[in-house]
Amino acid sequence: MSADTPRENATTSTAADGRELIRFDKVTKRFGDHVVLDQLEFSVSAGKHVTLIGPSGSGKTTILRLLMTLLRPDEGTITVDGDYLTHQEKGGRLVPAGEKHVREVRKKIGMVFQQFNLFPNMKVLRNVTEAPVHVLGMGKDEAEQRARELLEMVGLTEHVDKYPTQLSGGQQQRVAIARALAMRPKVLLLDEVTSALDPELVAGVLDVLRDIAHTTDITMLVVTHEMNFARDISDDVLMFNEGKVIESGPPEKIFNDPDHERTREFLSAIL
Ligand SMILES: Nc1ncnc2c1ncn2[C@@H]1O[C@H](COP(=O)(O)OP(=O)(O)OP(=O)(O)O)[C@@H](O)[C@H]1O
Repeated sequence: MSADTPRENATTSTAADGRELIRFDKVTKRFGDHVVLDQLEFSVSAGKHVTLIGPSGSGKTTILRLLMTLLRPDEGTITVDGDYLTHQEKGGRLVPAGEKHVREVRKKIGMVFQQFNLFPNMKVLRNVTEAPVHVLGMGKDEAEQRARELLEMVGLTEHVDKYPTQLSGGQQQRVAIARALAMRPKVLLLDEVTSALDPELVAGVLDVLRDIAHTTDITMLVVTHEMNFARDISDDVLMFNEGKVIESGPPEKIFNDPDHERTREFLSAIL
């Protein structure tokens, strides 16, 4: 497969598999003269788990940051669950999205970062209820009940009344996972969520995420260096190189029998 992968090949599933939850349409992102994403095209269907792999600097985190609207593309459009994230329609024309529009579409997306980013002055339970109450306007009782369910799911029932600093890194990251899910996002973005953890804490966090992947219908877009985890949870793996998807397919194909020389080189360097 050439570096100019045609659109069909970079699309993780066809429309017939379900509605598209994420679409990047000819997205270009530059930092100065450096073109990080180059007319990037890909989509993710509802309920699918898609992992982005590729060499350092190939633009994987940039994709997640664009979805979180921490960055804006220089060209192209991004759609989330049928709504433009980057633009809005006004008078039959597409114009750059205003803040209010972005905030609404962003509610469909939850993200877990490498650093846990918890509120240090709030106990665990409040970390999880804060956004549902203040951003979604959920009642306090309902938010607490949901938070307790989620904290049980991530194995932290006994820690709901502690402050983040009283928890291990792995436990803090599990709070961050519960907090992201509390907003009932359609899409969960995971950006190297175990990279900042001590090695003995990695497995516990990955087990929780495996469980979520296998027992919920949430759509996931994942950047990870944990290739066994990627193999376990992914419906599709997208291999990035120089700002483009050069190869995509189910994990058994990408990891066992990649078509592209660059994919083989990358995998042999890390596996
Ligand atoms: N805010 C920024 N300003 C300038 N350059 C940036 C900025 N953010 C990212 N870059 C550059 O964009 C390129 C892509 O970065 P990105 O973090 O998306 O890569 P990545 O594939 O996630 O890499 P890694 O696997 O190392 O995390 C890199 O060369 C990086 O230095």
